[in-house]
Amino acid sequence: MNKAKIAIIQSMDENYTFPDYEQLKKDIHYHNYRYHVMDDPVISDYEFDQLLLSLRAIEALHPDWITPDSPTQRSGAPPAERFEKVRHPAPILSLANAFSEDDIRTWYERIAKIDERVRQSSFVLEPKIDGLTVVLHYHNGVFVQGATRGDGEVGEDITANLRTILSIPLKIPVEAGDVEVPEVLVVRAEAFIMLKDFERLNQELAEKGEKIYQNPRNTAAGSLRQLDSALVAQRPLTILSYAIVINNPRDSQWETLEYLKRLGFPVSDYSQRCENLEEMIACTRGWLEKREKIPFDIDGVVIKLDDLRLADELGFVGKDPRGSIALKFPAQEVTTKLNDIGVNVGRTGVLTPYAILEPVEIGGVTVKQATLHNFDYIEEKDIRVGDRVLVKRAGEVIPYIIGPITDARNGDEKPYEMPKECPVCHQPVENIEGEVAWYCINSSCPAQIIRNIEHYVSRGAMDIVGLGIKIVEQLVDAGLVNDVADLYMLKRDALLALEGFKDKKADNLLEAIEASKTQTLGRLITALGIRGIGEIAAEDLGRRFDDLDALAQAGTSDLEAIEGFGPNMAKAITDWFSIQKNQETVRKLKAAGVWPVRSEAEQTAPQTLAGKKFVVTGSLVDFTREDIKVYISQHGGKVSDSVSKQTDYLVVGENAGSKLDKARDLGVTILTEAQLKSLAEREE
Ligand SMILES: NC(=O)c1ccc[n+]([C@@H]2O[C@H](COP(=O)([O-])OP(=O)(O)OC[C@H]3O[C@@H](n4cnc5c(N)ncnc54)[C@H](O)[C@@H]3O)[C@@H](O)[C@H]2O)c1
Ligand SMILES: [Zn+2]
Repeated sequence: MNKAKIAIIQSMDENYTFPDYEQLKKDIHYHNYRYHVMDDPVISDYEFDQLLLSLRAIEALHPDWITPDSPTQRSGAPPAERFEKVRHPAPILSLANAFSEDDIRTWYERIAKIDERVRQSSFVLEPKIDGLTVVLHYHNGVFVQGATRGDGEVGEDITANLRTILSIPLKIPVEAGDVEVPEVLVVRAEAFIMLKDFERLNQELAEKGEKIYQNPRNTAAGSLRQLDSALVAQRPLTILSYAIVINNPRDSQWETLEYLKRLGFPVSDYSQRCENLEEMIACTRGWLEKREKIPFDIDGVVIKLDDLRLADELGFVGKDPRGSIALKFPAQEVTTKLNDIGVNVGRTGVLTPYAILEPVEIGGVTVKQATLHNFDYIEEKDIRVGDRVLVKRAGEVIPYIIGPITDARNGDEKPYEMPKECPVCHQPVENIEGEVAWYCINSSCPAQIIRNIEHYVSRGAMDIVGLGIKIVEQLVDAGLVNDVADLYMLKRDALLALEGFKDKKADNLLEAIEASKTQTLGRLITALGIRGIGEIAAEDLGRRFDDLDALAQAGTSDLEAIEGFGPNMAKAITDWFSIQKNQETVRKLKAAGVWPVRSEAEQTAPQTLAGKKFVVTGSLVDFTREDIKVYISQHGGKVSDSVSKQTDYLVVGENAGSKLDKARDLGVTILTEAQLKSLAEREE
């Protein structure tokens, strides 16, 4: 590609204001060729439409400049040499574009001024299927020839290829009841590939190690213009029909659709008829949402006058009929420059690459980053830093890179090398056998903060209600929280600056965080997430040490002296407190007032259950699961998860299951909650 073309492409993000008219025409011809003849566009449709708009703007100012070869005067591109040519029986027109409701109203007023009957006509809305026009000829009900649109006058004969498409009727049942079929019938339809079929096709190709396709539209166009129809037959192409080019026995678009359906042509179920302008505009509003549910790509909705005679009389401008217009959806795909590739470290330590982009607007949103899936993807697609890339943002999906535009390369692009170390903590990364993912396995890696916080706020730990994983991620991503202690430093204003935070949500969260300061020492120890120290062990520790400082000072021998604490647990605790980052967290917790001490109750509760082993089962009424464990340990008892010969008591709530059966079998004493209380609180 020449420099000028690269310049055009690159200038897209900047202020593309006044291009040279001749150059612009050349560029548009070039992109038409790439799109219509090569089925391999190098810019997005949105950008192409912008170029065309600029051209039209210039031509509106200088109508005398317009030559018959201007892209505004022709549709598509001339047919390729390799196919026979087919002259269409009537021009196969394109569609003018509207991008807003205002554009629709302007169009309406313009044609109503030409012919007042427009104000009486109803409208038909149809999905603007993102495929390619095919023109199907029938003689006496038999399919005899099929063509592409080409330049609108002459198309390419692709009959053999079209015969492989199962949804194209090869013979129309002429004798079908009361439906009359003209001797010569020419039907216009859109050929395309369903999204599911497209995904399946790409998956199959990927499994065979073959190149995958960019999008359904180019795949459909490329397939149909293959010379080998046996190959075409393997592509999941289908059609939907929407017009009769000549000899239409119906004079309403709505009835034409019905008629086509009667003849056995596939017709979209999504089309609608609207009585007047206001109703029609109201209907178009629903289409953006509808788009998400339609099983094929659409790039807009086509608005057609229902009165076809009137539409005919209105004629056309350039290649666009006056009687219909396409309301285009906001672009979902644009190209921009890939400035760099960054790497995220996920909760599990998994590394994921992402694209750092020259900011670009897609569908009203400025996109600066996009996902690159994984490192294999970058290699597979040969994505290089500095490349011009095609970015897609559709619905709620995270924007992603479709691929590089290799033709836009100038040699400055750099192949990407995967990092050897974690970008966050700089420890070497590791690949787990049999997985595509690469991991940072350093457990104190800041990226794993998220995981720690998730544990800290969980129900059995500090029980901070309303602090779900999404919010934790948000807080960490925003840099507001680097360890659990930072939760207590959160400011209202900072929360309100986050997406999705309103006054109430921020206040509730701050309140829940504040409330957690009253949790017991045992819970705080649980919340620290020391390896191997679960709720029960933590409660034990909470009863034996005055506060976290006292626990931090304990040596392994002190800890091993506690009943039920082995050397591993003791070491896990001393290890945890020896890490500087953890010491810092403890200091910060203390400063923030998150400093439970061994409570009076914990110290003075009579050790009435000392030495006894408990298991709890069923749904409790007086206690929560966490509380009952604390209660039992405060009174000196031990709680474990499963019933064994060592178990002294089984405390049962409602709907107790297998544990109760097992306890009975083993002769374990069974207690209700009330019985547990009287056992614990009895006078010695
Ligand atoms: N990216 C590029 O380089 C590049 C180059 C050229 C064209 N393009 C894109 O290709 C498209 C080609 O422009 P165009 O002149 O074919 O116009 P168009 O695609 O904007 O609109 C006309 C086409 O819509 C299709 N269509 C789908 N459903 C229809 C329906 N229900 N009723 C009527 N028509 C329906 C028909 O095939 C018709 O030819 C544009 O979207 C343009 O952005 C892109
Ligand atoms: Zn790391």
